[in-house]
Parts: sequence; structure tokens; C-alpha cells
Amino acid sequence: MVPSATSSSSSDQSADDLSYLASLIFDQTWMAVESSLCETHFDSFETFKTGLRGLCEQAVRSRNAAGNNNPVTDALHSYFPPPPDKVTIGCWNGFEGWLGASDGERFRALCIPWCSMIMELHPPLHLLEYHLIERWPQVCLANEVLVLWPILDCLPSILKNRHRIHDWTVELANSVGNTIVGKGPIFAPLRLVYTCDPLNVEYIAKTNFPKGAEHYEIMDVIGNGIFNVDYQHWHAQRKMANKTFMSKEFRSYIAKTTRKVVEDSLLPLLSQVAIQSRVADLEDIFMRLTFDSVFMVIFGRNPNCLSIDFPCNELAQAIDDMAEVLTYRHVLPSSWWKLCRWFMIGPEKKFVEARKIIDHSLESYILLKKDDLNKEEQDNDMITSFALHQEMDNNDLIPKGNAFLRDNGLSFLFAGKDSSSTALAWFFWLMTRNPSVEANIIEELRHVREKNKDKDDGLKAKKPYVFSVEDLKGLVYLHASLCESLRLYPPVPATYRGVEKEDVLPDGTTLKPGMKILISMYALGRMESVWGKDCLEYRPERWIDENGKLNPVPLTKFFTFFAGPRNCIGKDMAFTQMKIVIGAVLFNFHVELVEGHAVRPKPSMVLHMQNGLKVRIRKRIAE
Ligand code: HEM
Repeated sequence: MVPSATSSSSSDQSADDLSYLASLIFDQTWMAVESSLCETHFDSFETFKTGLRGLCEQAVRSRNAAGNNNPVTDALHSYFPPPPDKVTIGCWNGFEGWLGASDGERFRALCIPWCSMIMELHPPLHLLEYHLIERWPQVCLANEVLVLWPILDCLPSILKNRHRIHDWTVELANSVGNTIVGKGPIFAPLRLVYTCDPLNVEYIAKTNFPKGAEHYEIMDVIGNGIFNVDYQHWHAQRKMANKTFMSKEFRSYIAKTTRKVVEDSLLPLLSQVAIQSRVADLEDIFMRLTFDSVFMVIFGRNPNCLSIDFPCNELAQAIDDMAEVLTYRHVLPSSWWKLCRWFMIGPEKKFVEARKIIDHSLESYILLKKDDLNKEEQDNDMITSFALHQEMDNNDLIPKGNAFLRDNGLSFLFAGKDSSSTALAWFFWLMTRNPSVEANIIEELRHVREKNKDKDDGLKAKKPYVFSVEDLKGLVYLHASLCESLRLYPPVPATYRGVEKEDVLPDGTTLKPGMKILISMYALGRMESVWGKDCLEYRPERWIDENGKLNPVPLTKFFTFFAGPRNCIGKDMAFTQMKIVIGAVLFNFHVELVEGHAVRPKPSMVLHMQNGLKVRIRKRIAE
């Protein structure tokens, strides 16, 4: 059965003549990859499926052998006859949904370039036709994880899973495929490509896709800060920020300020909680802690959010409100939230109020910094360093004036405040569930403490004890335990990129201008195909090699801080801060989860806990 140009005349075939269409499609595909299965006759779905599996394997083998070139697409381009009719496309996509459930990844390697090509060859499908003709078979054949409906497309599935959106991204990866193209409902088109294929993500990260105009609109409150800008503006800002973040003075300033907040605020507060046998929300405590320490690193002043009376800080609250509204904006169709903004209703009303507070507060902190600079009282904080670069670097792409400092102050505060605190909360929750890991870390810490005892005589009697960055540097098990926690619970669970020019991802997915790419770091850290059968287990040992050294391999699969030139600039800072906190808390206190307190991720831009982390604290008796 070799298809001819008459495949386009198959419009005469009735849509339910699936057997015929299956063999037709298979033949065309077979020709393209020059399979030896030429004469196979498909009299049932089972034989079709089996044949197609073999074909997919073959396609993947040939694709892998050819590196980034995609012989499947090339061959299809040369063999494929004039456009098929819409029913063929519809059924093909139906098979895709059905087969994807069991063998998504391999199937997609073949199917996506093939389908994209059909779409290209075919006169543009009207949106309604697309929904009615292409999606209906997927409703019949879809698996439970994702149903693509006519008209509504993936919207019902998103709504159904909204309360567990992050875990859903993992299920999508494991049962539907590593890359899924969604069009969104007919009244609010999305043009979204969801991917957690490591090769795709690496390509996107290294090729430095822009965040895009839509991102800029959603995050307008950040203005022209590093988080929002693209191309040469981003490049100039990143170069300048790198100079600051890599300087020795700035790094030791980070260590000094974090230690100060831990010694002066965190440990006294935990001692009080322990003495009073109170239940405390450790996530809230960590959020206050990182707000104070990140704020000090950026603006050189302590807002004193962390103290036993748990004061309400207007700025911290406004930034939390802002983050909540930004989450809504990311998931709602832009026309919806823009309408709310226009009428000043719902979350958008809250946003305007939060913005006023943020603008007013940050302006006053920047003026204080400028005063310090005029008085030549130069500190090592970030705003001082950026202000000096503004003056001295003769770069037109770095704007002069306070607006630039405000936008970057807020960008770094927004990026650094909740990410480290969330990471700490998940880490301590994992400690409550893995006492043997906790014991190993404490053993490492005790060893360092023993070594230091003679050195710091003055500190001997002083309790609780706080480790320095140098003390913590070589602790392999502590580092492995933290990385493993960041793998399972990445504080930034997903990110977006825009598409401005046509491109093809390594798995063959075609990207068209105007599409949005959604990357799930949460799924990337939990995929069986990447991390093995024990992917959901908390096992720090996977980060340690047989010689007891840190194993570099997992790092190549680790996207928690993203990758490529636009990776997290604050990664080292975050590790420094988190290790100082972990060392101090674990060595001096025992953290116990309140019985019956359920912990699960909140569906938000940062992987907060749904109900916080309710714990009791006991002082650890030092031996
Ligand atoms: C555990 C803690 C942290 C995690 C997991 C984390 C993760 C990430 C991720 C995934 C990105 C890429 C986001 C994207 O492009 O959409 C990012 C970017 C960024 N992070 Fe972090 N981050 C952490 C802590 C920090 C800290 C402490 C700072 C500094 C105060 C910081 C500053 C930034 C900035 C400025 C960017 C944007 C970089 C650019 O666009 O060039 N991060 N971070």
C-alpha cells in the first residue's frame, strides 16, 4: 500500500474508516523513514500501534545518530504528497493522543515534525475547523491526564488540575509526553508549547530565547530591571551585575549580613519558640529571614521583619500581594486581566495599592543610599555598586537615574526573597521525614565544630553556635542534601519564554513566532527517564560519587537555577545563605512537624507550601 497523491482525495473516505486511514498514514510515514515494514496490513488498532512503535524507535535511532539534523522531517518533506484532507489530520492527531499515553516521548519524536509539516502544507485551517476536526478524536482517545476538547481545548484539564498544577506537569511528562503543544480555548487562544524535555530546555536556555513582550506587560511593575529586559539591554545589565556578584567584597558582604541576621534575629527567635513550646510556622520565619537578609544585601539596611513579635512589614506585604497578582496574570488570558485592570477590580485593585507602597518605599531607600554616597559613606551593598557602575561605566544601555536602581532593586528582591526561604522550608520538612539524612549532616557539622574548638575559644561557651562560610564550604553531604531537596522542590517551579522567530526544538517541535514556551523545572526534577526509577525518593547519595566526592553528573540534569547565559545570577548567594541557616538551625535545634499537619505545594509562581510549615522546636543538647 503505497500512498499516492490521491491521499488528498481520501476526503471521500468516511471519518470512521480508521483502519484505512491508519494504514494510509502509516504508509506515508513508513516511506519517509524507509522502513522495511512496507507490506504490513493493519486490520486493527493493535497491529497499527505495534507497527508504529517499531517505526518510532527507528525514527528516534536515526534522529539521534544524525545529531540535531532531523532526517525524519527532511525525508517527509521529500516524500510527502500534496496536502491531505482535514479528516486525515484529525485522525492522526487522535492517534497521537491515544498512543501518547503509553509511549509519548518516542512517538512525539516522529509525530511532531510530521504534523507540523502537514499544517505547513495545508492551507491554514480555520480556528473552528481546527477545534472541531482536529480535537474531536482526542476526546475519544485521550488518557485521563490530558483531554483536549473541541472549542475548550486544554482548559477543562487545566481547571480540573489547578489545585495540583505542579504535580500535574509531572504526570503530563510521564504519560502524555515531554513536549505538548496546546492551543487554548477558541475564545482565548494560548499557542503554548509546554516542555520538560532536557534537550529542549538546554537548547532554549543556551539559545537565549527572549522573555518577550507579553512577559514585559505582565511584569510591568518591575520596569526595565534585569528580569524583564531582553537582548542588548539584558546583556549590558547582566555584565554589570556579574561584576558586582563576583566581587570578593560583595561575596563577603553577603556572608557577613546573613550571619548577622541569623545570630541577632533567627536564633534568639527559635530559642524563644523552644522555651515557650509554641507551634511556629517555619516557612513564615524563613520568609522574614530572607526578606531581611536579601534586603540588606541589596539596600544595605535591615528592615527587621524577623523578630519574636512577628511585625507586619508594609513593603514585604506589598511585594507578596504583587507576586500573587502576577501569578493570576500568568495564568489568565491577557484580555481578562487587562479588563480587570481597566475597571480596577479584583486582584488588579490590590495590585495598584501594592504598587504605590512599593514605589514609595523603594524610592525612599534609594534616596538614603544616594545620601550615603554623597557623604562618601560607601557600603558594599548592591545598590551602591550599581549606582557606581551607572556613573563610571560609559554604557548607553545602562540608564542613568533612580528609576533604573528602583527597577533592579525590586527585580533582585523579588527574585531572591521567596526563593531561598521556600527552599529552606522544603529542606527542613524533608529533614523531619528523613532522620538518617539529618543525622549525617549533623555528624559533618560536629566534625567541623570539633576541629574549630581550639581556634575559637571565645565562642566555646557561646550557644547557639553559628558556622562560617569557610566552615561549610567542604561539607559534601550537606551540599548533596540541599541539591537533592532543590531537585524535588525547585522554588521556581516553572518559567516562560517567548518565540520571536521560527525555530525547531531538538525533539522536532516547530516553534512559530508568537508562541509561548512553558518550561517546568518541577517536572524536570522528577522525571523517571532522567533521574531513574527512584526519581521521587529523597536520596542525597545520588549526588555523591564512589570516592565520597560530589558527583558532577546530576548537575548536568539540574535545572532548578535554570541554565545557559540567563541562569540564576544569585545561585552562589542563595547557597551561602541557605547553608549558614541550615548549619545554625540543625546544629542547635531539633525541628518536629506538628502531628497531622499536611504539607503540599501551593499552585503559585514560587513553590510555597499550601498551609505553611507548622513545627515545634526543641533545643538540641550538645554532646
Ligand atoms: C534557592 C534560591 C533560588 C532559586 C532556586 C533561583 C532560581 C532562579 C531561576 C530558575 C531563574 C531563571 C528564571 C527565568 O529566567 O525565568 C533565576 C533567575 C534570576 N535569579 Fe534566582 N534563584 C534563587 C535565588 C536568587 C537570589 C538569592 C537572587 C539574588 C538576590 C536571585 C536573582 C536572580 C536574578 C536577578 C535572575 C534573573 C537573571 C537574568 O535574567 O539574567 N536568585 N533564578
